[in-house]
Amino acid sequence: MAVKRTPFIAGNWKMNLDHLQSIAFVQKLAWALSDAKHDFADAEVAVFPPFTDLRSVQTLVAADALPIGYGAQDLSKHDSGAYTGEISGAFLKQLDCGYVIIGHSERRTLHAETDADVNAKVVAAHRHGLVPVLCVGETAEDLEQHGASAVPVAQLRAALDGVDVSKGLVVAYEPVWAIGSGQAATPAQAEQVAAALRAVLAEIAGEELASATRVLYGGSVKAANIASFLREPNVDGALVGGASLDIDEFSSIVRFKKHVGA
Ligand SMILES: O=C(CO)COP(=O)(O)O
Repeated sequence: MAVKRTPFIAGNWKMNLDHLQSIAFVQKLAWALSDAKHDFADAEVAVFPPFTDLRSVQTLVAADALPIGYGAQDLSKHDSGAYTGEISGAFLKQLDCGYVIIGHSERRTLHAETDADVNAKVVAAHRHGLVPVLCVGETAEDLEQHGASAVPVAQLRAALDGVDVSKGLVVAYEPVWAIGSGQAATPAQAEQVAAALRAVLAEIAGEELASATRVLYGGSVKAANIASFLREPNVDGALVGGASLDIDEFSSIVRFKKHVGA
């Protein structure tokens, strides 16, 4: 199990920052990263802006060869056709997106996405060469009734039904009760669920792919707590919501190495 996984710090902007604001933000982030070359050298950083920002972000990242990845917050399970308001994975690939968030709890609850929808979206992402950032997580009620791991593990199994994990996957464990609440899971809780998710990955895809797949923690991550999560052996990074909109806070999260052992 001594596989080295590149830490991944991902900013989910949700429905914030328009395309002009996205340009300013990514420019500032690039400056902050170049300032901190040593610290962040072995981490990967990506932002997940609204769809309408992606072309601007692409242009900026490509023009200056910025070391910043990006992706969308959702995609359609269909490739094209009469699906008003939907966005095809083909369009995202055209914009050089590397990743796409799938199954975020806000999509599952506010847009009634089922495990079957999430599974179809993972397959669609792979069809277009995008790496899914697959979100799983339990509600406060689930936690009380079934413990922390049961629901995320069931969601992972359902999402990966028939999926070829070798086509790329990042898993994000986001307890619903920790999202936007200011009450993050403890590092030990995150580690426990991340380890359970990795064990399921091993069962589904084999030890080698499981130990190469990054499992992130998300839910009230801030500069002040990022290092404590990243010290855990099975937590390989973070999916950051609110704190990814504040350039100082997000830059500080990305420079997490500074905090390790500090
Ligand atoms: O939902 C999240 C990221 O996808 C987490 O949001 P917060 O970091 O605002 O809790």
